[in-house]
Amino acid sequence: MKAVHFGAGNIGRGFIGKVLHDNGYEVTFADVNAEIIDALNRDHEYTVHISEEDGASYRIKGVDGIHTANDADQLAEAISEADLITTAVGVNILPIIARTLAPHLANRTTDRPLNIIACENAVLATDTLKAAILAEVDGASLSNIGFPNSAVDRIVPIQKNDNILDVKVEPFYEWVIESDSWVGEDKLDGVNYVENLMPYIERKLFTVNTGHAAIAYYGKTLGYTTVSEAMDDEKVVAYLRQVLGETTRYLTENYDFMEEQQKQYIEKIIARFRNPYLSDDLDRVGRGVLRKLSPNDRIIKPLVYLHENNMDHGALSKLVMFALQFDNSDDPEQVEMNGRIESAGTDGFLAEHSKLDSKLIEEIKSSI
Ligand SMILES: NC(=O)c1ccc[n+]([C@@H]2O[C@H](COP(=O)([O-])OP(=O)(O)OC[C@H]3O[C@@H](n4cnc5c(N)ncnc54)[C@H](O)[C@@H]3O)[C@@H](O)[C@H]2O)c1
Ligand SMILES: O=P(O)(O)OC[C@@H](O)[C@@H](O)[C@H](O)[C@H](O)CO
Repeated sequence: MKAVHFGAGNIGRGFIGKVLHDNGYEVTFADVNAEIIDALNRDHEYTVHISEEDGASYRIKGVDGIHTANDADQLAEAISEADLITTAVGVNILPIIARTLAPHLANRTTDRPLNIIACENAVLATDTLKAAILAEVDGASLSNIGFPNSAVDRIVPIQKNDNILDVKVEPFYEWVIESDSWVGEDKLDGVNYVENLMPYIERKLFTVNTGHAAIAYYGKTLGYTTVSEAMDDEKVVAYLRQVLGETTRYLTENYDFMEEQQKQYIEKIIARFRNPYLSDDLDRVGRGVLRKLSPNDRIIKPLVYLHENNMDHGALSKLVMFALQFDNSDDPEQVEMNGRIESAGTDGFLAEHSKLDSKLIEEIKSSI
């Protein structure tokens, strides 16, 4: 079995690559980072270290790399032979991947089942990828190709190892895939297949990722640089709990999660955020501030629902203010956001970018 995975970054090597390797796939990573691709083609293996006391290490073997911009012929061949294609590049990059993939998919000469899965932090990201592919090629040419949506959860910080390919990851992982859209018999072990993905992806995004955003944006205003430092401050933990209390209301109103079940989920996540063996930068967790303030993402979607249904949303309102103050000039989205706020004002920016009404904007501005 062969897989092509777009994005040989942290989650690509540290999570998706490992699951595929454990399932017996030969994994080819496709990326624009020449240093990583060269290292993959030199070593053909790397190590995943589990960040916990006496954490295990796993060798991931038989891997190679393709530079998506320079090795078009190799990429065409790999895609034509693939049984599975996955991505972990960032949701905003999916249109680029779609343009790369589309002609190769349309030229496929086999009718073997092929599944294509976007493993990004966004609601129904595979649908986004599929729509972008369909903008390029006729749907009739995508015969026997499945496009299941998925939710992926494993904290993989920015890596600072001697070996460029090795990855340190947290022990926890969860990969949930929509079963109905999967084609073929060969499902993956270590993955949870479900009929309806929405409760899983929204629970993950609005608990793990909203919680992470709360730590990052509030933690930065207090002068912290890592998740561990911020989690040592009880003010941050108390605020995190308020935020997650509000998103719990969103989740229990919209899905069948019981409040007790959600409480246990939250406690597990708070323990993950406190992992003393993992060092994660607030700048990584807060990166992509425009994406994180977009209408369907982890802050605005639950906030707008709670506002429209007259439910408590004070902590999420504050989170918007903390995000607007995000101080990371290495994040191009923060630089762009500041420029847009300078020209349109805070009201104009939140109305235009986050699609918020004037009443909610006033509440947000007076929240801190
Ligand atoms: N790191 C985590 O904890 C984590 C966990 C779950 C989900 N995610 C999601 O996974 C995705 C990737 O996150 P990450 O932390 O691995 O980021 P990363 O920056 O480590 O990896 C992204 C990789 O994509 C590559 N890339 C960028 N543009 C490309 C292109 N046009 N073609 C091919 N490759 C390209 C980059 O070179 C990089 O190697 C994001 O959507 C993120 O939200 C991350
Ligand atoms: O990757 P982002 O920018 O969407 O979100 C930052 C972190 O919250 C995220 O990467 C988490 O570490 C991950 O989603 C855990 O599964």
